[in-house]
Amino acid sequence: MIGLLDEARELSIFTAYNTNVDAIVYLNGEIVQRLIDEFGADAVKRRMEEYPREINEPLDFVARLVHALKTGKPMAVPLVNEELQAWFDSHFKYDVERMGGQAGIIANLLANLDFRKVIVYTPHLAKRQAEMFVNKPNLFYPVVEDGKLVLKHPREAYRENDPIKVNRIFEFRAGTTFKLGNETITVPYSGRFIVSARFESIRIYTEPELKPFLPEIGLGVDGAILSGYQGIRPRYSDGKDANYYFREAKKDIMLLKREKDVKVHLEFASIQNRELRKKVIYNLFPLVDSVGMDESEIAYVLNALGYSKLAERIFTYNRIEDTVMGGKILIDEMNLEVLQIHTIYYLMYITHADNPLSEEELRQSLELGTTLAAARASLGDIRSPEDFKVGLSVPYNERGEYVKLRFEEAKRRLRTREYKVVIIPTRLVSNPVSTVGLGDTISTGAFTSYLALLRRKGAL
Ligand SMILES: Nc1ncnc2c1ncn2[C@@H]1O[C@H](COP(=O)(O)OP(=O)(O)O)[C@@H](O)[C@H]1O
Ligand SMILES: O=P(O)(O)OC[C@H]1O[C@](O)(CO)[C@@H](O)[C@@H]1O
Ligand SMILES: [Mg+2]
Repeated sequence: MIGLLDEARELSIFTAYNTNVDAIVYLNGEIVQRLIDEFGADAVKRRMEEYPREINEPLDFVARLVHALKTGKPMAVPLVNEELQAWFDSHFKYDVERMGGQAGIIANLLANLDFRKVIVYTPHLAKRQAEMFVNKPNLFYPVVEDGKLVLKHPREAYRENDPIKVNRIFEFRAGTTFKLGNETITVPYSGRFIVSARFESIRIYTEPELKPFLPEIGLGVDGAILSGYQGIRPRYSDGKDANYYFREAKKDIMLLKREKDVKVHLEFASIQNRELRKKVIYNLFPLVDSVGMDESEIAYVLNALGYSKLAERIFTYNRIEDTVMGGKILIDEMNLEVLQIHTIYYLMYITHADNPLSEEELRQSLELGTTLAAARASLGDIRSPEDFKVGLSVPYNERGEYVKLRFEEAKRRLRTREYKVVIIPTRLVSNPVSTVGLGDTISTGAFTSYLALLRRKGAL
């Protein structure tokens, strides 16, 4: 597997758009209990039933947090009321501040793994944000100077007055317990709850001066990983709306592919607003080659496509058979080249039957993804290619054999001849340093090794 990583490291990758500061709180039972007691268990329960889709006041946050803890699911809820930032900052002491956002996390990861060239673009690059990029000579930020494209290190390209975005991340661990009224809740799985800042000043787009250079960027890389669309708001006070930003996002992908059909991976993230979720799916999925998402996200996507029963089943039971069925629907309706789903116990690829890679090769690519994530979960961060080896010593999760069995059963029951479907159990770290960004890490390992395997076959 180290050989495959070495092949992937030969690649040059472009990634955009979202970066932010992740301010992380490690939750324990007492912190959660204090929050519930402050608002009263009855009020929290009532608000949980209402299931607020955005955070407008502190109780919305407490209700969605407790809901996430109860199910153990990775969730993200937008914070739209800027004034609440003060409430968060007075209630929590942040244990760590680190690079957040798919584009930021992926850029640092690829740069630290010594990929040939990593170009990261984010429309807002304040000094504090720029300094969160690792100091590596293979990492670049595109700027336009004298009408030409110039690649600089992000730390040399920051803009003094750019806004900074802070997301609050609540890391929770399996086994944490607290009381909600008479009910004792024990968190079933470790994960993270994200309070995503969604303020006016942060836009997901390519600045007009840079846009004409996207074909040149596309020509100079072997693949692109795009994310952050979840940050687009329905509308803005200057009259722009989501449709405007999605039209621009479509143009960006087409521009990247203009000179060369560069493979594009879209890393999906949780979108509470169903209309916005549909816009990402219908506008962008048909234009990209590869999509990655977690188990909550595939449920949300299927719900938006009208498969609400299947979505509900995946969300509640996370059964392999349902995920395979959901994956088949998605790969067909959107005609993706490859769909990758990461869950706590297994990773899955679905492609069409004519995919150039064999099932064995697809499995190897997933193996690289889970090993990379296991290394990050163990160490907190991946600082060099050497760190990858740490992942190799992390055992597969205790349900590994069961996962394989259920998958074979599912394959027999469902018609899968028109597809290649592969599943591997995850390597699961029992005491992860943190979990935020592990999905991004899996997708980065999977997509780049997928590209490396295509290249090996002369198919890239
Ligand atoms: N302790 C752990 N050790 C190894 N991998 C983990 C661990 N916890 C979670 N993962 C992996 O990380 C994935 C999380 O992905 P996701 O929910 O997309 O997170 P994020 O969006 O924060 O990157 C899980 O599906 C699982 O495969
Ligand atoms: O949706 P947003 O606000 O761009 O944030 C994405 C969040 O997802 C992550 O990138 C992890 O996948 C976090 O680092 C970040 O807080
Ligand atoms: Mg994710």
